[in-house]
Amino acid sequence: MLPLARRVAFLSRLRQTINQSGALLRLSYPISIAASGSRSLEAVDNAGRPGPPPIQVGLTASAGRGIFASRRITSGDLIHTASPVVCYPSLATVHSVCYFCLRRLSNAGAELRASQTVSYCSDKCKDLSKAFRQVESSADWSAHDEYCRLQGLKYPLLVKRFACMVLAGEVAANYLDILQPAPLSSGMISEMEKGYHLLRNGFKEADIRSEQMSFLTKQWYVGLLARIRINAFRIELAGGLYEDLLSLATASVESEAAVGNAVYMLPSFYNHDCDPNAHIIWLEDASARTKALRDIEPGEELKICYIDASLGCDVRQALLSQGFGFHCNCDRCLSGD
Ligand SMILES: C[S@@+](CC[C@H](N)C(=O)[O-])C[C@H]1O[C@@H](n2cnc3c(N)ncnc32)[C@H](O)[C@@H]1O
Repeated sequence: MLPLARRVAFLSRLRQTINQSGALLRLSYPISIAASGSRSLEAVDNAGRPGPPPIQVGLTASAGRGIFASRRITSGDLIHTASPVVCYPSLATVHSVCYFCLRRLSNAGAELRASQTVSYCSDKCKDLSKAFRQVESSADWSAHDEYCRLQGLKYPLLVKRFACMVLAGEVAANYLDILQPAPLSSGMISEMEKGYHLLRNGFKEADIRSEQMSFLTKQWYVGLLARIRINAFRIELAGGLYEDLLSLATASVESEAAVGNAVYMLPSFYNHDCDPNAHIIWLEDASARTKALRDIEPGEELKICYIDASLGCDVRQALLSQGFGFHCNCDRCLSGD
């Protein structure tokens, strides 16, 4: 994360660029255009049911699978939306956002919420949480969650929720196996040991039968964390009130507060570029919206930026190599920008 002063300096450069050129869309920063009023490309059939988005998953030359345009996409279009397979609030926001969709809760009732374990923005979210929450609340997670808090870990919380969803019969234990896993060193795997035992013990002490828990092996735990490491998104809500590119970018850059983390299916197939042609944003909740940052031709690969694109070339390369295990060969990196 950039220090605030540098982020603000970057923003004022961004503001100048926009003011000078009047060109809102061709920016080497992963920001979106108007949050509201953009054209959605999710076709609708005669019965009004949503059709497929204008993209398909295919093989790239050197980056594994990727997402390609199946027809022309215009700058600013909403390409598709996606709901999380699994999400979890940040420990810092657990009392201020909906436990299911991560929508910010109003300040009214904040005191009451602090005394409750979790809160929801609506009866619908409460209902949708019912099954996994029943499993989760049958156990005492204080040791597990405290471990995450002390170590600053967020991904074991996603694994905990996913395991509760599996036990509740909501999802198959191997549902996320299709996603690419991060390569893990033996040191990284042994660091996961403690979280694994805390998770297993939580369920064991809650009298979950061992045959129900047969999926919960160390190998399953490590495999899921390896996939989450590469594919989880950190969610920063932009809010629904922003009318233009600049205010949305400002909100996203100035807000340090992530409301949580989530893993999606389709968004996990986007490869990275430091000058991306697509961007994923979150407005009010964990529902992800992919938008085009410029015109995209049929067959062209759609790419997002995994990191803060305002960072220098060396820092970007280091983050991508450590966090995602690849060397970026995009045009920007090749030109040393
Ligand atoms: C979120 S996944 C993207 C989908 C992935 N290509 C797949 O086949 O599932 C991220 C991984 O894709 C690969 N990747 C993404 N962008 C890349 C790029 N620009 N160059 C090389 N590899 C890339 C890296 O292995 C990275 O860890």
